[in-house]
Amino acid sequence: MRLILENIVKRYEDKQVLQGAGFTFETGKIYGLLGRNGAGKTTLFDCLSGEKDMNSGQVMLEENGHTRKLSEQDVGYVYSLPILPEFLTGYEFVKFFMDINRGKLQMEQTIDDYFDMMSMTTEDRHRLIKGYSHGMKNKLQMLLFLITKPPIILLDEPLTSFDVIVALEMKNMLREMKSDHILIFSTHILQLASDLCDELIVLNKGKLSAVPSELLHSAEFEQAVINLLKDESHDENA
Ligand SMILES: Nc1ncnc2c1ncn2[C@@H]1O[C@H](COP(=O)(O)OP(=O)(O)OP(=O)(O)O)[C@@H](O)[C@H]1O
Repeated sequence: MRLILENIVKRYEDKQVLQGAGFTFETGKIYGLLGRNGAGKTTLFDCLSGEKDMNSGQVMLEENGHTRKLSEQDVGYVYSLPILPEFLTGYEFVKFFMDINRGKLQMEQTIDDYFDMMSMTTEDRHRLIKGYSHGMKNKLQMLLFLITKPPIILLDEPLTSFDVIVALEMKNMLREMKSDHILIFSTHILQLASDLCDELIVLNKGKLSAVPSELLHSAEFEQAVINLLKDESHDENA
């Protein structure tokens, strides 16, 4: 499966954030998206998930030799600040989610199986989401994608809020998922990027480019990324 981005342009009033961004992502790899503050990472994710309309360009999904336009249902988006019904418990919310999707999806596991996969304790499952930490809310959002299994999963700075144990669990889970999903996560943490991803993409001056793979695990990695990002004329109001 391949996700093909062609010439994506996104403007906010007179500010052009994405300036003809193009890239091809494939299953089997975890992609890290790097860019300076305000480079447009969230904007790119919003355009891919259908939250925001692009001004021009197209996004295609190629599966089994057949290419079609990407639809909203193809994308699971883990927000950096998840929006969840705080008045429900995690368990009630997942039950509700499974009920409304029953029939559409193959749900091979029980609700508790999914919580087990996320290593959430029985006590936490039955607590109101309102009392969840940021990391737990991210986990709950990830859990929904274990159920719906969208081909594309976008994670906007997800692992920053996880403690070391949960971050490790999530890393392992992402590694397991990569064979049949396209996983793209944005991060500012270079160590996480080099540790977890198979390919690193830089969003710079509104365009996407890959960091040469031989640099990813080399001693020069950090300096190379800094050099790439420094290139950007970092003017928020440009
Ligand atoms: N709704 C909006 N209206 C106008 N400008 C916007 C809007 N949303 C984002 N921007 C601007 O677009 C640019 C890109 O923002 P975006 O949030 O996509 O960047 P980012 O790379 O995700 O940043 P960060 O790393 O700080 O989270 C910024 O200059 C931001 O101020």
